[in-house]
Amino acid sequence: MITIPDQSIARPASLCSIMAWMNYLLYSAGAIVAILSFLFAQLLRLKFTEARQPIFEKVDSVHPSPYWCPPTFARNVTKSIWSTQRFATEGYLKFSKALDRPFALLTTWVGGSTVLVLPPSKIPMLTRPDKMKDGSEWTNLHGLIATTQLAYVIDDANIYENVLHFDVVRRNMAHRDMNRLAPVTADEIEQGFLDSWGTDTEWKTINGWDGTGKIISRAAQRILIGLPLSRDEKMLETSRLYATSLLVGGAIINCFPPWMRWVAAPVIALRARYYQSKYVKMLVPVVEERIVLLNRGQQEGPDDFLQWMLQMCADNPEQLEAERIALRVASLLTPLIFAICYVFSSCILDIHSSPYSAEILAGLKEECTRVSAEHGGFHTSAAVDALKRCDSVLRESMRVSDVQVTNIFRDVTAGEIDLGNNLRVGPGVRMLFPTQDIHMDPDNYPDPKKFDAFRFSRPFENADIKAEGEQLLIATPTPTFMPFGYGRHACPGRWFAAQSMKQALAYLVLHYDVELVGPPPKRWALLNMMIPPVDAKIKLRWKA
Ligand code: HEM
Repeated sequence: MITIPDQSIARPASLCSIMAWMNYLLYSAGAIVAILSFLFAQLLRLKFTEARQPIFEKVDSVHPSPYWCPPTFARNVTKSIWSTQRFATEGYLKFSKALDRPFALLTTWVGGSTVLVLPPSKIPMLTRPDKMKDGSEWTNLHGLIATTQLAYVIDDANIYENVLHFDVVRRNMAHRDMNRLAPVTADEIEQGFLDSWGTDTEWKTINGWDGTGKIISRAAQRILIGLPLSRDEKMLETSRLYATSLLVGGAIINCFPPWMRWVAAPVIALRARYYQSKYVKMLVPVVEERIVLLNRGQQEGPDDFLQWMLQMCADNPEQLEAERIALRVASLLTPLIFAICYVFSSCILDIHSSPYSAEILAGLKEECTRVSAEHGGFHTSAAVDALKRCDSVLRESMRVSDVQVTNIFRDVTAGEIDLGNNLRVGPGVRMLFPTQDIHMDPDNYPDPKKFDAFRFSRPFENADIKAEGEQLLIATPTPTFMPFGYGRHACPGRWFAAQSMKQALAYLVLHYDVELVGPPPKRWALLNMMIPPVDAKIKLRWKA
């Protein structure tokens, strides 16, 4: 059969495609003109209207001020998205170390596009009260909220501005509480490994990031909301996805300067909002049940965060509301799930990426076997405290695999903070510390880039070089070790994080052979956040 081409259709089709191309070109040109005019307007705004904090005219800066050259300033603010780590190191070497002076660091994170980086000599200021008699006041809350941009995810501002749940952590998860929580997390960790990693003596390959994170997040979730919901697979998965989407979403939102966020942030936050509402929906019935019991006068209940929270709000009807309580629990998922997962997974990858992994594992195995025999497992805080090499490995991993480039944020909210040398900082300025550079400074740690697993425990084991004093443990912040912050607001969850990570590491070392699949994973910085190697693979098998 002969097919005759349908000319009547072909001709308009080519005309259509030309028209479509013209439309496309027109729209693209329109979009480019709109973006360029928008950028130009912003440059003018930077030059003429944006109020610049007076302190930034007095301090050194890694880059020139907007008054010198607005386009260069705008370019460097944009570059901060992928170069914050490099800029922070440059400023640390030039100003913090060489001159012991604060410096201005450009960033898309805050209004005015600049934060003030304090030198290590100002670390003792972190022990001062938030409110001083001279009327000066600062807070760490604004920086914590802005890291995850909670305001775009949680509509009820009371949750993140009135942080009652921080007090609950302080009251119930202090060092003295660890012995009470140790048996619960030890059991949960064992059950988590058996359910998730299994007892197969054949090698199997898993995603190293998720696989290790799952175990530790299950233990954390158990302390947060208790059984049986803490073991619900859907609940566990939702909480991990929520914590991750909140943190990653926050990191992306922070790459947009504040004046652009009203367009971008609500869209980026949708993912975290979705998982948050799923999590809250699953939790609310349990909270309601417990509120009923509480209202009937039953004060006692499961020993978990949810119950501690309810007891604290018992006499406060405004706070004793199921959805509000569930949201408070959800807002703790980032430190509880994401931060512990981040640190524990990084530690496993650091051990197995090290050229000395065999020696590290042999050292850990010797210690875990000995301590387990002495204490009958790791169900007491005495047993966990005896794991000095495990402690050292985790502390060293936190040092080399920092979660953020800079940390310990303090925003001035009233009066002026005196930094000495005639430098006074007024409201609206965010100050922070170059923590990653402090952790990688050769004056603080010899051979700082090396992951030296027993760096902190070795001096106390070797009879020839027996050091004075005591080994520095994960939960002990010092001016050269600040992944948990330092001073008055140092993380109140650090004893729990340290204890559960040590229990999990000990179980893993004693029961599984693990190997890294592929080359050692790399991490990179997105603005202030170190993006972890979420695709890293490991293979594992139950020890025969
Ligand atoms: C390895 C895991 C963790 C890391 C790396 C971490 C890190 C931090 C850091 C850097 C701060 C800010 C300190 C400051 O501003 O001076 C902080 C504060 C805080 N963390 Fe953690 N954290 C972890 C685990 C936890 C856990 C498990 C909890 C709760 C159960 C928790 C609850 C808190 C709270 C409530 C604050 C606010 C303290 C305050 O404002 O006074 N964190 N954490």
